[in-house]
Amino acid sequence: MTKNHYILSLDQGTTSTRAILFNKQGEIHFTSQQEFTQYFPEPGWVEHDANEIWSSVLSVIAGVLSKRNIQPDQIEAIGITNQRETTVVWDKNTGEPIYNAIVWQSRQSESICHELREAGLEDEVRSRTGLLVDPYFSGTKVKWILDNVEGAREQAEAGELLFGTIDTWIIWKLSGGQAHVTDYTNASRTLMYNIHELEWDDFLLEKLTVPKSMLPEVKPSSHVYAETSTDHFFGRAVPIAGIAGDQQAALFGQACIEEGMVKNTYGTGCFMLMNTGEKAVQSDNGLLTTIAWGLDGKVEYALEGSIFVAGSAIQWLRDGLRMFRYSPESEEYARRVESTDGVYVVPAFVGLGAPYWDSEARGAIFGVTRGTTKEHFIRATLESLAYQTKDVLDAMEKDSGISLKRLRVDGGAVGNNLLMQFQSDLLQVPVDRPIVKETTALGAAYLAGLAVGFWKDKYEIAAHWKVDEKFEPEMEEARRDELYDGWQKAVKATMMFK
Ligand SMILES: Nc1ncnc2c1ncn2[C@@H]1O[C@H](COP(=O)(O)OP(=O)(O)O)[C@@H](O)[C@H]1O
Ligand SMILES: O=P(O)(O)OC[C@H](O)CO
Repeated sequence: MTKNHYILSLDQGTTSTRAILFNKQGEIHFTSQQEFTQYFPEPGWVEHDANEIWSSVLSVIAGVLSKRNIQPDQIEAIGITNQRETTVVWDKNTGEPIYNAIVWQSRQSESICHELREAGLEDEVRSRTGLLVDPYFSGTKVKWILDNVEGAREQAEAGELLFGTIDTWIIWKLSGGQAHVTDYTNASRTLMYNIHELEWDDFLLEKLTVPKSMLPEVKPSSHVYAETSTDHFFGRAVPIAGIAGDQQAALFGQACIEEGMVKNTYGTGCFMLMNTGEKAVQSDNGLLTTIAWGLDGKVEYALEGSIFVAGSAIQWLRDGLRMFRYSPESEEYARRVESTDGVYVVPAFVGLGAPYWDSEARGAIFGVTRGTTKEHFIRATLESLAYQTKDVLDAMEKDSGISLKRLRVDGGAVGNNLLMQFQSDLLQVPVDRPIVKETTALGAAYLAGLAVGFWKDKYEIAAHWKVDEKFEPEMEEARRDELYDGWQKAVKATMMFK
C-alpha cells in the first residue's frame, strides 16, 4: 500500500506551539499543541524562555509523529511560521540565549524609541522599513539586550552573538546550528531591513548600534533553507522549505493572493492585512507597510493594522480575573445579556497599536453602573476586539482607496459566534470563516510545499479555500453608529489618562 505524504507545519505562536500535518488537499491530518510560560518581569514587559520554546517545538513534532505513527519519509517538507518581532540573541558557540526572548508585546525598549524619535528618525524609519518607531519591532529590542546584558556588546562586536526572530532560532536548532536564516516577511518586522532595497539597512543599523554580523541571511518565503539535522527524531534530512511571519502566513493560507483581498486574525493580538500586490503602499493613517511574501522570484507587499491585545484580553478575564475557566465560555456569559449596557473596555494593557500608536496608554473601563454584571463586563471585553478591528479597517480603506466587500477571518477567537456576528454588524460587511481555521499553519505549509513541488502553484492552493460559516450584518446602521461613537470616546479618554 502506498503511504500518504504530508507537509509538517510548525506554528510557533505567542501563547502556544503547534505542529500540524497537512495533506495534499490542504486538510488537517493531525495537530499537536503545547502552551508555554509567559513571563511578565515588570509592568508592560513580556518575555519567553527561548529554550522552552525549542522544547515545545520538539514535543509537538514528537506528538504528531508518534500519535499517528507517521514515518519520517512521509514528511515531504517542513514549513515554519512564527510570532513575529520576538527577539532572541544567542551565543554562536554555545547555542545558549544570553537573555530571555523579548516578546513583540513588550515595552522595555520604549526609552530607546524615545531617543530615536528625539533624534528625528521617524521619517527615515518609515520610508526605509514601512514601520514606526515603537518597541513592538525587533531592532530596539536587540539594542536593549546589547545595552543591558553584561558583556553582550563586546561579544556582539567580536562576532560571537547571533540575532534571530523565532523562525531563525528554530531553524538554527533544527539544522544543528548549520543555518542562520530568515525570510523577507520576518526581516520586514525588524526595523533594520529596507523593504524596498531588500537588504539590511546600514544607516539604521548604525543608529541602533547593532553589528551586521549578528543578522541572519534573508531569503524568499518559499525556498529550501536547510535540512533537519539527523540528531533529531526525523532520522533523515527533511527539507525546511517555507518561512513566513504568522500574519503573512495567514494571508497566504486564506488565499488572499489577489490585490485588495483582506484577512483578519484573532489570536493573542488581532492583525488585519490587505494584499497590495507589488506596490508598497505607505500609510497616512497609522498602518504599517510590510512584505507579504517573497515568492516566484518577486516580492509582494501588504498594508497591516496591528492590534496588540485581542484574545489576550479574554485570557486576562480567564486567568487574571478568574471569570471563567475556558476562553470559549466567554460566549455563554456574553449571550446572557442583550448588550453591554454602555460599558466599554479598552484593553490597552501594553499601550495601543494601530492606528493610535500610543505606547504609554494603559487599559481602561468606562460606563460602569451599580447594575453592571460580570456578563456585561465579559461582553464589553469581547466587543473590544471588534471595535479595534473597525478602527483599523477604517484606516485601511482610507489608505488603499478600496472599500471592503467581505472579510476573511481566522485565529483562535473566531470560534466565538457572538463576536463574529458583532464584527459583521459593526463593519456592515459579511464575515467569512473558513473550514480550515488554522490558516497560519496552512500558509506556511503551502509555502514549503510549493518549494518542493508538493503543490504546483498558488492557484492550485487558492482552490482549496472553502467557507464554513458566513456572518451577515443584521444591526441597524444608526445603532451601529451610536455604539461606535461610544467606543471612540472611550479610546480618546484612555489616551488622555497618563
Ligand atoms: N471562543 C473563544 N472566544 C474568545 N476568545 C477565544 C476563544 N477561543 C480562544 N480564544 C482566544 O484566542 C487566543 C488563542 O488564539 P491563537 O490563534 O491560538 O493565538 P496565538 O497564535 O496568538 O497564540 C487566546 O488568547 C484565547 O483567549
Ligand atoms: O502569536 P500571534 O498569532 O498572536 O501573532 C503575533 C504577531 O505575529 C505579532 O506581530
